[in-house]
Amino acid sequence: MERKEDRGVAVITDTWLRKHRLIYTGATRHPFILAIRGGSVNISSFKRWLGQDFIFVRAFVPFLASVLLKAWKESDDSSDVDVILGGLAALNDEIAWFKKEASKWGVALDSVVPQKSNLDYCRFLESLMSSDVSYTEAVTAFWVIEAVYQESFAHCLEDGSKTPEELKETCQRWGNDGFGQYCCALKSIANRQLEKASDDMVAKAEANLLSVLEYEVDFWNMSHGGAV
Ligand SMILES: Cc1ncc(CNC=O)c(N)n1
Repeated sequence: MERKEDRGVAVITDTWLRKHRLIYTGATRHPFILAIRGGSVNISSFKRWLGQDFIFVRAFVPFLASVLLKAWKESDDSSDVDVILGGLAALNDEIAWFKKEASKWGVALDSVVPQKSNLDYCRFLESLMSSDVSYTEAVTAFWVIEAVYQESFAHCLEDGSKTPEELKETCQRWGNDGFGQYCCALKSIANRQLEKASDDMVAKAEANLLSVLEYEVDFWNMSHGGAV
């Protein structure tokens, strides 16, 4: 299919990514990711990230369920529900994977204390679950959240990366082609919704994109340890 950009029509999400390139790069090329890619990552940083991300992913389940509900109520295209349901199914596997990975690294998930950046991010997710928040806003935020992980971990698998063997499975989880296609599907949904949205809603969705990028940077920052 001919892409909108080929016809000279700007795609909203691409315009945003160009406009907010610096912060987007800050989220997708964070020092933690660059350390994984360069093979110099500190394993205690990795374990800290693993424990915190498990907490985040658990909070992501009800968020996804709320996006699913909004899609069912508000979307004109029934295939949106299928895409989001696929995401929920993957999340179920992901939770099992976190438990397995944590036991491999000796991380006791039950005793991980959520740090402030994590709690703040989870609270933001919760605010998007409100029925006052439109499907357009929620699905746009959802796409950004997934895209950051996809771009970050795919970078660790590119030619020339020195990712340690024992971390490759983690990178594959979000960096694989299937996850990339899923992110593209979410992006198309977001664009389709944004094109027919009011200016006010588009402005809110853009503000959410920036919030997600800031939360993601803060999330990666937790891997350094230090302040809780
Ligand atoms: C902080 C954060 N952002 C995005 C993702 C990716 N989505 C689901 O796994 C994640 N696991 N954690």
